[in-house]
Amino acid sequence: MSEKPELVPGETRKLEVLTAIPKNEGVDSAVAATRRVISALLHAGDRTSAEMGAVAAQLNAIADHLDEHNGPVDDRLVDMWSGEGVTRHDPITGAENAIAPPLHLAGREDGSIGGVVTLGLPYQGPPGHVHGGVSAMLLDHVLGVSNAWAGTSGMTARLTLNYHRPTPLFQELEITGRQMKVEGRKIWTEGVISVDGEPCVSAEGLFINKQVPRPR
Ligand SMILES: CCCCCCCCCC(=O)SCCNC(=O)CCNC(=O)[C@H](O)C(C)(C)COP(=O)(O)OP(=O)(O)OC[C@H]1O[C@@H](n2cnc3c(N)ncnc32)[C@H](O)[C@@H]1OP(=O)(O)O
Repeated sequence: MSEKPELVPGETRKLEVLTAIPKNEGVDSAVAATRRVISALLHAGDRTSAEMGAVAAQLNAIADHLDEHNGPVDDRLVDMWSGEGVTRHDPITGAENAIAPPLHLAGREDGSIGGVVTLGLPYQGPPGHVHGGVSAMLLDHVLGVSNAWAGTSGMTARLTLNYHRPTPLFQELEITGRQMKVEGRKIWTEGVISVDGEPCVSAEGLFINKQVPRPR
């Protein structure tokens, strides 16, 4: 694929947000609080002076309360997929998903997309650095959204990753993606995770233009 244009992170004007804007209310606010809990528990470990039995009882009471009021999961799935455009529940950008960092993405007029995120202890692999599988997850999603931004989407068939240097926790990461080429049903897309302009992980994806039907 020698005709690929260069990815130039951060150079172009942001045009449109491609991820849900978190609200400071409702499930979004509870999810934001849950992210704090996940991070604080990892920080605590077993050497904490916090009363973990009490913490567990409170968290179980919250889960019991939610389960008691939740409807059937099939209805929730329909609800999740009822709108068009950005999703609110995915594990990378989802305002409604506590395991999402969350990453916020915006489309740019040069056809690329990008966003910044800082990852903490829940995403650790090597000491003080991001787990390689987490980087792969972020890039798979960014490549998928790049395709949506470019107008031809598909499912990941092949994802090739190059890990150039360890990706640090607690530092702002810039993640960019761009659709490179479409031939028939095949879509080639690239992306990179950078710190201070230096690439840490780069990805090349082959996507096939096919969609799983939305639940109705
Ligand atoms: C705004 C919201 C945006 C949200 C973004 C979210 C992005 C998330 C992206 C994902 O994570 S998707 C989930 C992970 N991917 C999957 O679960 C896909 C699982 N695999 C499949 O469903 C199918 O294998 C696939 C759709 C990829 C292809 O099956 P098809 O039956 O449609 O295609 P087919 O097997 O006929 O192959 C079509 C062409 O692609 C080629 N191909 C298929 N898989 C390939 C592969 N793995 N490697 C190389 N080439 C491949 C295949 O050789 C063939 O080439 P030719 O036309 O030249 O003969």
